[in-house]
Amino acid sequence: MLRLAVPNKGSLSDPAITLLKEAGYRTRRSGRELVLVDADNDVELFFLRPRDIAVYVGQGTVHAGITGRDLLLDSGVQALEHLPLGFARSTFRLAAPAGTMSSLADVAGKRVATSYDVLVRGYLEAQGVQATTVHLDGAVESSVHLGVADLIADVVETGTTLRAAGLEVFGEPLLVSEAVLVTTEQFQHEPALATLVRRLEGVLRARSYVLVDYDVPMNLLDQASALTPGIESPTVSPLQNPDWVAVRAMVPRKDMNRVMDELYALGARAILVSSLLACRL
Ligand SMILES: Nc1ncnc2c1ncn2[C@@H]1O[C@H](COP(=O)(O)OP(=O)(O)OP(=O)(O)O)[C@@H](O)[C@H]1O
Ligand SMILES: O=P(O)(O)OC[C@H]1O[C@H](OP(=O)(O)OP(=O)(O)O)[C@H](O)[C@@H]1O
Ligand SMILES: [Mg+2]
Repeated sequence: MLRLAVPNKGSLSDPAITLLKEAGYRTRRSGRELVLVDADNDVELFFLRPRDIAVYVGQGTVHAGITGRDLLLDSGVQALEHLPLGFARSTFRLAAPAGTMSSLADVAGKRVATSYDVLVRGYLEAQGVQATTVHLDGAVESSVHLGVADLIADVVETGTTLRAAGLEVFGEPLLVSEAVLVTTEQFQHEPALATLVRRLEGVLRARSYVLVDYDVPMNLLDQASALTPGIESPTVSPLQNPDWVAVRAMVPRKDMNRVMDELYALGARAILVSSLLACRL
């Protein structure tokens, strides 16, 4: 039975559980369930703190787990990123009171507040900057105002929290993070893991595409097909009116509106877009 660690709290938890659910796995009924056996799918889910998941994976007590790239690096565990999952996207950045710091050189001799000490110390060391880290569990943005640090290193998504604290990012991002499925060399070729990966990929691909249907005059079919080439080739079906055909193709979700505009301008009509639940391409 595949043993999988799933985040039980924080930004990773809900999207991870939704992804597993869409991939056909049983998920927990209450927020208190710690372990769940999904006998139909031959998987045992362990709901653990996101920060601890890399540790369990590294120890080999679970075959795989879902965590953040930043948390994995901060754990220092030698686990493998098996599949990027596309949610909990963030950057990890240095920030200081607006207008006070502009480059890494300004960090020398200063106090850096962070929840990611290993990651930050590793980065500063690699860059040859000597500074001290102050470990905080969260709400790191308040530390400068409260006088325990001169700058912070933290997760930034929209930047709203930083702005509210009067802080500004500077320098290059330390890293770009997202949720990842992690495993170890020992388990990376497990057939049960390959099944999980195939199913998760099916959902992730389905999320990144939409299905577009439209009718188009026969004489414009080639131009319309060029706008919607699909994966192999668009499906073309006859209509009762011999001058028109119906076309169906997958289109990247991000291109959906542009493609609809261009199809309509070309002369296509009855353009319908639907979401996909899962797919194998
Ligand atoms: N605002 C955010 N937007 C996107 N990703 C985020 C955000 N905050 C944290 N993350 C990501 O979530 C993971 C952090 O997990 P963690 O459980 O600490 O989340 P959290 O939302 O900060 O939870 P907590 O409330 O326990 O602090 C990291 O991979 C981090 O990059
Ligand atoms: O750039 P933003 O969109 O504002 O998001 C980034 C903030 O979100 C997370 O905080 P969280 O809410 O988890 O609080 P925490 O600091 O207690 O972890 C993270 O630690 C940042 O503080
Ligand atoms: Mg947090």
